[in-house]
Amino acid sequence: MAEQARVVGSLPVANVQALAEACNAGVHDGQQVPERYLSKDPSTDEVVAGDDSACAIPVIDLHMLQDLQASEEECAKLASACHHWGFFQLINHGLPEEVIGNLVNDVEEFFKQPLEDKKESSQQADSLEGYGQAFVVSEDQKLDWADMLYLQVHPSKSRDLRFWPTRPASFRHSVDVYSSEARELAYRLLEFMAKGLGTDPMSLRGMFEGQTQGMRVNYYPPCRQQADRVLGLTPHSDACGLTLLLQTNNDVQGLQVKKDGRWFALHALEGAFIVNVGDILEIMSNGKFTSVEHRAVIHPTKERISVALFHHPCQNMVLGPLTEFMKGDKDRYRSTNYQDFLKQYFTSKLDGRKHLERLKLQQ
Ligand SMILES: O=C(O)CCC(=O)C(=O)O
Ligand SMILES: [Fe+2]
Repeated sequence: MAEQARVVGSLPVANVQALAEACNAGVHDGQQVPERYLSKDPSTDEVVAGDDSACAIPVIDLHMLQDLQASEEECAKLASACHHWGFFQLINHGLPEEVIGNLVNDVEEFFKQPLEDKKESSQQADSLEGYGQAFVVSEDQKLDWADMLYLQVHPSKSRDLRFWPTRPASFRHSVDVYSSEARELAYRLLEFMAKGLGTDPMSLRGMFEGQTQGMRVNYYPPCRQQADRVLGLTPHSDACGLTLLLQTNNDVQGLQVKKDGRWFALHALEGAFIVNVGDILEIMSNGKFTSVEHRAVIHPTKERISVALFHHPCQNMVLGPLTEFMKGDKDRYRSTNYQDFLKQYFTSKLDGRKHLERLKLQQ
């Protein structure tokens, strides 16, 4: 029988990086990939290639958003990307290369350490933070081919340093600097997103500024035996408002985004951020922005690392469509207490977007 579902925290499962090393070493006669990781059926899994520019995820240019002449058109393009795709790539974002480089370097170094050293940051039974796996809620659930490190990064008083790696020595500083620059960028984007819908640019920024920011580093080891049958990250939408995602190495792609029932592979541009709308912005915007399902697939011979920064609004609020975004529309989402929304998200984590569907009102 399945274990009782957990609201937060995750059931303990194998370390995937170590499991992958054992499986990849014994491609012919060693350890097999356990059945619990075989969650994908390649025969029914049509994917649209990411380098097909005719159906590529939109690219938005921050320079143009900030340019007096070009801003209006680029803001409209941004709002359209957030509505139709829920995803875009951001170029000319202005985050210093050195800040990104330091973060990338320290994150990569963290995962190169022996397992025992990484385990100093291990998750504990009642918490999502730390090194381990997310959302393993039952003994018979399929598992992701990935490990992760989740840290609450802002406000700084919410940091639980027990989970923050001390090696490499610069890790904490790099995360601090990177997350603070990225936070400001997320707030700027929220201004332009509101502007793109013709509403007060401060309407969204005001809801998010100074609130919770979490960082999730995903480590996807290669899978030589059955890369087409494992998934690095199960299809999900993000529970936050806005996510900024960075791949540490653009030689290995893996993110796929669902649109009109089909998976589209994202081909990350060099130096770009991948940005996506989370559930909370879909609700606040009364559906004018869309939080879409996405997943991560696995490469047969190369590891992949991604760093997601999740931006949340004030956690004491009642979550519902904001009046600025209604403009004569009917409410499309039931208002809910923010904490109840999060609880729903965690308990129904494995049902795609159904937690969001339950909040939708009949039109
Ligand atoms: O690794 C990726 O590309 C996706 C990560 C992601 O969706 C997440 O951390 O929520
Ligand atoms: Fe995600």
